[in-house]
Amino acid sequence: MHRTADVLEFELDAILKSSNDNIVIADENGIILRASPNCLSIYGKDVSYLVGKSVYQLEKENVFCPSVTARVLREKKEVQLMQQTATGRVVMATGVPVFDHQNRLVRIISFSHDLTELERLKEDYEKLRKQMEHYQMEIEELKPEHIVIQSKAMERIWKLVHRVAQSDATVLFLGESGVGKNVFARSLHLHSPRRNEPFIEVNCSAIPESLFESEMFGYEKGSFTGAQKTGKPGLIELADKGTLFLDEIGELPLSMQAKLLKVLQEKKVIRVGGIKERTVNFRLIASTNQNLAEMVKQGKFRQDLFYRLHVIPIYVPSLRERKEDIFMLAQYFLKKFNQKYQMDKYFHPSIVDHLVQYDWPGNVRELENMIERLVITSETRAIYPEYLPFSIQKYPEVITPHQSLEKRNEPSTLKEAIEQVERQWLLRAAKQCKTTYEMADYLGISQPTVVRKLKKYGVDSKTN
Ligand SMILES: Nc1ncnc2c1ncn2[C@@H]1O[C@H](COP(=O)(O)OP(=O)(O)OP(=O)(O)O)[C@@H](O)[C@H]1O
Repeated sequence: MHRTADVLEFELDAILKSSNDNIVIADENGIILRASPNCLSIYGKDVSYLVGKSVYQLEKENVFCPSVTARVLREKKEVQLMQQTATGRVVMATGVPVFDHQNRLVRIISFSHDLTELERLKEDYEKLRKQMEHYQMEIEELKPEHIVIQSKAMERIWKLVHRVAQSDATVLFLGESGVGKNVFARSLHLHSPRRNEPFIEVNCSAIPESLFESEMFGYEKGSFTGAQKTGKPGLIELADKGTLFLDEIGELPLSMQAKLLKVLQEKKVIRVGGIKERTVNFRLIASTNQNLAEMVKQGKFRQDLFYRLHVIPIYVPSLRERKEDIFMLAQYFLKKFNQKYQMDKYFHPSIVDHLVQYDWPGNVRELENMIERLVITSETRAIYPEYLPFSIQKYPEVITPHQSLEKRNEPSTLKEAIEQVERQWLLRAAKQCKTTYEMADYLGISQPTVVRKLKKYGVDSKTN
C-alpha cells in the first residue's frame, strides 16, 4: 500500500513531466521548489539550476523577465503576462496563488506556454497575407470583368478578342493613346490557350536603340562590356510558349524592324555575341497609335513587317466615339480609387453631363488619372463640377450652332424646365441605384419623395 503523500508525489511528478507547458512551483518567498524538465528548452536552465533559486534573482539574470511569480506575490491573485526568456522565447505565463486554510499564500504555481512558434507563424501568416493581397490585386487587375464594356462598339471588340484568342494569329491593336489597347492585349492572352505561359510586354518606345538587340535577343556571356557574366535570355526567348506583346510598334527603328521581321519569319533567335540558334514559339500581339500604312508610304515602316503584323487588325475607338462608356468607366474608377485611398466619394449628379460632353483627348487614361486626382483632392464627399479641371467644366454650356431649339427640347416655362431637370435626375439615379432608398441617398431627398416623384414622372426604378 502506498501512502497518500507518496501517491500525490507521483501524481505531481507525472504532471510536471507530461505537461507541454512549463510548470514552476515556488514558495511564499519566491524560492523555486520544483520545475518541469522542459525548462531547459524554454529558459536555457535545467531543473537543478532553478530549484532553490529565488525568482527575483532569476529575473535579474534575465532567465525570464518579468517574473510572473513575483507579480503574484505582490498582488496575491492570478496573473497572466508575456515573458521574454534567456533563450529569446516569447512565453505566455500564468501565475496562480495557492492559499492555506488560514488564507495565507503558501505556493505559487506558474504555467508557461511557449508562444515563439505561434508568433513566428503569425509573422509568416502576415507575410503570406500581404503577398496574397498583392497577387489578388494583380489578378483583379487582369480579370476580364475589370474591363468596362458598355457601348456596342466595345462589346463587338470584346467578342472579337474572345474569338481570335483561340487561334494563334497575329493581332494588331490600333487606336489613339490611352484607349485600352494594352488592356485588350492582356485579356486576349488570358483567354488564349497560352494563358498559363508568360505574357511578355515590350514597350518599343522605351528601349534605347543601342540596347534593343541585347534586350530583345539576349546576349551570350562576355559579349560586351557591362554584360552579365552568365549571359542573359532576351525578351523574345522569355516569351517562349506564351505571348509576345510589342507595344507602340510604330516607334521601332527601321534597323530593328528588319531584325524583328527575321525572327517573326523564322521563329529563331541568336543571342548577341553567340552563334547558337534557339527556336522560340510565341504568339505575337502588337499595338500602335500611329498610322502604320501612312508610315509605310513615308518609308518609315517596312511594308513586309506591316503585312506580317496586319493579320487581324482591331481598332479600339477613342472615348469620344463611344460616349456611352464614359460614365460607366468613371464609376468604375471612382470605386477603384475609393478603395485604394479608403474614401467614400461619390459623383454629384450635376457632374455627369460635364464628363460625357468633354472630348477626352487622352482617352481612358486621362479619365482615370482625373478621377484619381478628384478622389484625393475633392474637399467634400460629393464630387461637384467645380472640382473638375476648367477645360472640362465649361463643356455643358457649349451649345453647337446646329443644335436648334426644338432639337434641344427647350422648355418654355420655368416649371417645365424644373420638371425636365427633375426627370433627368430621377432617370440617372434609377439607372445607378438598386433601391429607392439608395436613390434617396443619391439625390439627397427622402425615400417617400423619391417614390412620389417616380410615380409623377412615370419612371420605373427597376427597369431603368
Ligand atoms: N475598358 C476599360 N476598362 C477599364 N479600364 C480601362 C479600359 N480601357 C482602358 N482602361 C485603363 O486606361 C488606362 C490606359 O489603357 P491602356 O494602357 O490599355 O491604353 P493604350 O491604348 O494601350 O495606351 P498607349 O497607346 O498609350 O499604350 C489603363 O490604366 C487601363 O487600365
